[in-house]
Amino acid sequence: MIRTKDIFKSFDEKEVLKGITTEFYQGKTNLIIGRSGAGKTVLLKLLVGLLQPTSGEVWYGDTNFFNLNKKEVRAIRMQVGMLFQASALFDSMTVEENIRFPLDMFTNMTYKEKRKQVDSCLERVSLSGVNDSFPSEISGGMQKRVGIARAIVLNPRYLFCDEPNSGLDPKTSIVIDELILDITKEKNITTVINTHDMNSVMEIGENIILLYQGEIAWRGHRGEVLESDNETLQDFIFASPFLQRLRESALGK
Ligand SMILES: Nc1ncnc2c1ncn2[C@@H]1O[C@H](COP(=O)(O)OP(=O)(O)OP(=O)(O)O)[C@@H](O)[C@H]1O
Repeated sequence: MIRTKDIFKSFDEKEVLKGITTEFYQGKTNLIIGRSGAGKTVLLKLLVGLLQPTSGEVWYGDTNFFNLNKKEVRAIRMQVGMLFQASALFDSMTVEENIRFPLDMFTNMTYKEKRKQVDSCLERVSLSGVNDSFPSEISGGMQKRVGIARAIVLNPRYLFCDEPNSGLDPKTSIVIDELILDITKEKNITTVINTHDMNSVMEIGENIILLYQGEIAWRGHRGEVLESDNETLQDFIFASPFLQRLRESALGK
């Protein structure tokens, strides 16, 4: 589990996060949702230590992340997998080299051991055999799956996904969402996902926080979204008149 305690973050005069206290649970898909500029990426970067909070704490289990020395931070980082927006694969490396990269960085495994681990991750994302392709030779959905394979290659305890569906069509988005949910369950990972994809909220939102102007405006799970009368949530999820009508008809209004 990861917990944040009263996180504030400002850039110069601008206060982006204003007292975020929340929990991200193990074995669950934890979603950070909110409109563009709400502070989702800033919060995700704080969770992995890419940014320092102005004040407040981040706890990985019983460990206060911002009290650690470099060696201890590295030990936590080894337990973290990241799926970046736009997959962030290295264009000049093959699929296999991309997935192997964290193993090259963090382990002393032999080539044979690494190859076995890469192949098993490729199989897990249903991409066996594409080892020698370059990212430019495969589709955007396949690139995402390679990104997921790379994110899980070190058997992480924590998985962070920044807009995993950006740039994907609705059907491919569902495949990616289901893959992330399944892996979270199989490996009992604490998964944190930034998204403004309504479909993801309704399909895999097991623990959701809605950020609005740097604060948590709503928290709950997918089963509570439809019936909640929180206006900020409804404005965000059912943004268009069409979606509002769908909600009203689902509620029998
Ligand atoms: N390094 C920075 N310096 C100054 N301001 C920043 C920095 N990073 C983020 N911000 C500001 O913080 C606010 C929140 O940004 P953030 O990227 O977290 O939004 P977001 O909710 O992830 O939006 P999106 O869905 O568009 O990615 C924005 O107003 C942004 O301009």
